[in-house]
Order: sequence, then structure tokens, then C-alpha cells
Amino acid sequence: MLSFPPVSRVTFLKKNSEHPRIKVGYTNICRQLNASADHASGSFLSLKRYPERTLDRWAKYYGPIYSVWLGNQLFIIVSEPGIAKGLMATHVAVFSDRKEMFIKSQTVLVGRGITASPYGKRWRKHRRIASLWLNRKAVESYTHVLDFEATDMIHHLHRDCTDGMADVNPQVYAGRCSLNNMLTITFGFRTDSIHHPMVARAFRLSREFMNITGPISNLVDFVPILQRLPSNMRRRARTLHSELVNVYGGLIKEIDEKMQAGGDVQDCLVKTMLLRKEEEDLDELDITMLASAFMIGGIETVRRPSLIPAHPHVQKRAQDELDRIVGRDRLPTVEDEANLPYCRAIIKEIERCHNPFWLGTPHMASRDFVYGEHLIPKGTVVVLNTWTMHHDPERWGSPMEFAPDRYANEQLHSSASAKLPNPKERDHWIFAAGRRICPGMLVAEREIWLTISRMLWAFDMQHIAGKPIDLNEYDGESGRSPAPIEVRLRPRFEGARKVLE
Ligand code: HEM
Repeated sequence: MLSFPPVSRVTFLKKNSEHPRIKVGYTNICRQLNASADHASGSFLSLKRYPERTLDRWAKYYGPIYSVWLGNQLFIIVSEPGIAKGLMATHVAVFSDRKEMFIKSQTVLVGRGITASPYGKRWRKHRRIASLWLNRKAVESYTHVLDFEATDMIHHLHRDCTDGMADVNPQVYAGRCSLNNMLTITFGFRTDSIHHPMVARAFRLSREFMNITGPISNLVDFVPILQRLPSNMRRRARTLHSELVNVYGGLIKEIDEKMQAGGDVQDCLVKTMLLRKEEEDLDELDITMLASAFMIGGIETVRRPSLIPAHPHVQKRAQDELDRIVGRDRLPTVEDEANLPYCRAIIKEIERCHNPFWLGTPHMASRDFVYGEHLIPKGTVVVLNTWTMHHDPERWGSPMEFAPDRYANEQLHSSASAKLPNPKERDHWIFAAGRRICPGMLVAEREIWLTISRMLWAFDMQHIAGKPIDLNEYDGESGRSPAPIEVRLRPRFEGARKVLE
């Protein structure tokens, strides 16, 4: 049940609620929650690291929708598929706005870059341009790039693992694979190895973005007086903004100069934007921040295959399936996907258990809205707590267990599953919901398929004694990556090298 703290500008329709109220108010931001139950206790600090776990604890006590004040901001936390759909997907005209957070929206992205833009004309324009490069037809047109990069990744891993003699961190290789996909789509450019300077640079920028833009972890976002004072967070946000302008803005400038000089420029998002600059009324910052959004949103995509070595029996079953259906003379392709249900199920289960964005990117109510017997005031920020949704024991049974079989009969891609009329049947919520649902879903799913199925086809991935894989440890506040790991990769059979070459 939704319960609001007794603050005058909030109208709580059901006046005599019997439900306890969470108060993290103006005056007690850093104090313990003023709640009657021990297990619901917490403080702002408990929202700093792994906030989804705290929000999950509160959901167990307060129910699938409850409210929290952080500083001057009212949040509602949604932890149930029916309510998520009821608000974000059914009432898109109300719940598609974004709060202009001080750090993320105002300082780093300066109100641009699609992700941060409020729901309005500018956002529609940016979304339309992004879709030109992310819709089904576009993804089909560059699937050969995704295919090439996934093979190149296996090739480099194969070379560097020296037949299982050298320990490797596959996250770096998988990360470069998605980086190359995004660089090609955005700038028509790619890196030739994990040592290319752009690899470290792009990952540092993306990591810094994920580390400083947590949806509920920055006090300065909700306490306006702090925004006037110098702070480390503000300094980091300004530095990140300048670096995005230098690195990605620098690449855009090069492309622009080449186009001005009549040079041949490969088709890419930046070329599209430069060609439509006048017609779409795009300024330099629009172009830089939209390109940055692709680079930030798109390069965390396929780091998760590194988790597979933690589940050797799962790996073995997938490889049996690959041997049966694909054989050992060629790599699995996009066309094989429909015939490899266990491999597909592994990917879905990785997504359920290791969502990179447990709290998504919050939406904001653009006007007062009555939901059931409660009023959600204009300006309320809506957070989707996918951690709770992905760990609902009624839906998932033993939800903490990694068990791909739960997806044995799942045939839909996530993009199709998101459109199911019954939200409780949806595969998972990693791409969120509603009009701002991740527009990169199609490309993300395709590259995840190619990289994971090919890694499983090519290698036995083993963890190393003394270097355990900790699946609970993550890196990043708003977007998470599994903490760095090292594993041993052994080519599964003699002929693998020949196929790769
Ligand atoms: C596994 C990979 C990915 C996950 C889990 C993911 C997840 C998300 C989520 C949760 C959102 C917020 C949606 C909302 O506001 O409701 C989002 C937005 C977005 N994503 Fe992704 N994403 C992934 C890959 C990609 C890729 C490959 C791209 C390619 C460019 C991309 C581009 C974007 C953009 C541009 C937005 C902003 C949409 C808007 O505000 O209208 N994402 N993504």
C-alpha cells in the first residue's frame, strides 16, 4: 500500500491508512527510518551501496508500492509487475517524464542525451534519431558487424588464453566487443585490441558515469542547499562532462571536418545527426550527449558471460546442446538461436539474476495521478525495483538459485516479452517499461546471444583455485558490472582455432 509521510503538500487520499509510514524526511535524512518494524529500519546510508537490497527489505514490510522522502524529493518504489505496468506502461502520458537530477541530468548531461531529457519535444526528437539506429531494420542491417565483433572477441581470447596456460579476464574482451559495436554504430570506428587507448578511456568514462549517477544515492540531488556548495561529487560530475565533450565531442569534430572536406565517411549515428543538424535543430551538445548516451548505455551490455564459469554443470549442458545442433565445424549464428533453447535460457537467467540496472532509470509523474485510492503528486519519482520483481518466490521459486531451466519454455525475445498483456508472464524487467523502455534492446539481445553462445561453443571456462568468482560483488552505483574476475579458458576441441581463422 502506498503511504506518504505527513507533509502538507502531499495529499494522501486514504486518510486513515493503517499502514506504517516510511519517513526519510527533510529533517531526518541521515537518521534511522522512523518506522515501527525493526526489519524495516535503514538510513540514507543504507541506500548508498546495493540500494535495491534495502528497498527489497522495505517492500517485504510495506508492500509492492510505498513512498520514501529523500531530502525534498518524494519517491514511490514499485516492486510488482502489475503495478509497474499499471503506471509506467499503461499511463505513458503521465509516467514518461524524468526528474532533472542535479548530478546526472544538470551537471553531466546538461539536460540532453535522451536518457536525462524531460519528456517533451527535445526527448521525442532524440528518441526518433536513436531509433533510426536501434530499430529492427537498422539492427538487421548491421548484424554482420555484431557477428564480426563476436568472432573477433573469441579469436583474441583464443590467442591470449594460450591453450589454458594464461589466466584471463573475459569481461575485458566481452567489454571491447560491445564497445566496438557501439563505436561502429555511433562513429563508424573500431578498436583493434584490448590495448587500444580508446578501450580504457571508454570504460573509465562509462564506469565514472555509473558510479556518480545512482538514482537514489546522491544526497546532493535532493538537498538543494548542497548544490550551491563545492563538493567532490559536483567536481567529478563537471570533470566527467568535460571528458565526454573532449573524447566523444572530439570524434564528432573529426567526422564533421571530414564531411566538410568532402571525404568519405562511413554511415553512423553521428553522420546521420550531422546531416540532419539544421532540419532537426540539433546543436553541438545535443549531438555529443546523444552519442555519449549510446557509448555509456551500450558498452555494459555483454560483460556478463564471465559469470558462466561459476556454473560448470550449466556450461556442460549448453555445450552438449551446441554440439548436437551446431556441431564443431562452424560457430553458432543468429539463425541458430531458435534451436538452442538451453543456451537461450542461460542468457535469460543471467539477465534475471544479474541485472546491470536493478533500479532502472527512474521516471517522474508529470501531473497528479490517482492510482487506486492514492494520489501520486506531480513531480513524484517512480523507481522500479526490479531486484524484488526478479526475486519473487511465487513467480520464480528458489529465486536466489541460478537455474536456467525455469526459462526452458521461454520462446520470446525480451523485446516481445515486454509487450505481453499479462506483465506477470514477462521474462524479466532489465529493460524497464513504458515509453522510455530501453531502445537498445534489440541490439543488446543480439550481441549478448552472439557472444555468449560463441564463448560456450569455443571454450571450457573454469574458475581458478584461489581466485573465486564472487557473484554478489559488483562494481558501480547506477549501472553494475560483476567485479573483475580471472578465469582459465581452454579451447574445447582441436578444430576450434581452424574455425576461428
Ligand atoms: C543489457 C543491456 C542493456 C540494459 C540492461 C539496458 C537497460 C536500460 C534501462 C533500464 C533503461 C531505462 C529505461 C527507462 O527509462 O524506463 C535504458 C535506457 C536507454 N538505453 Fe539501454 N540497456 C541496455 C543496452 C543498451 C544498448 C546496447 C543501447 C544502445 C545504444 C542502449 C540505449 C539506451 C538509451 C538511449 C536509453 C534512454 C532511453 C530514453 O530515456 O528514452 N541500451 N536502458
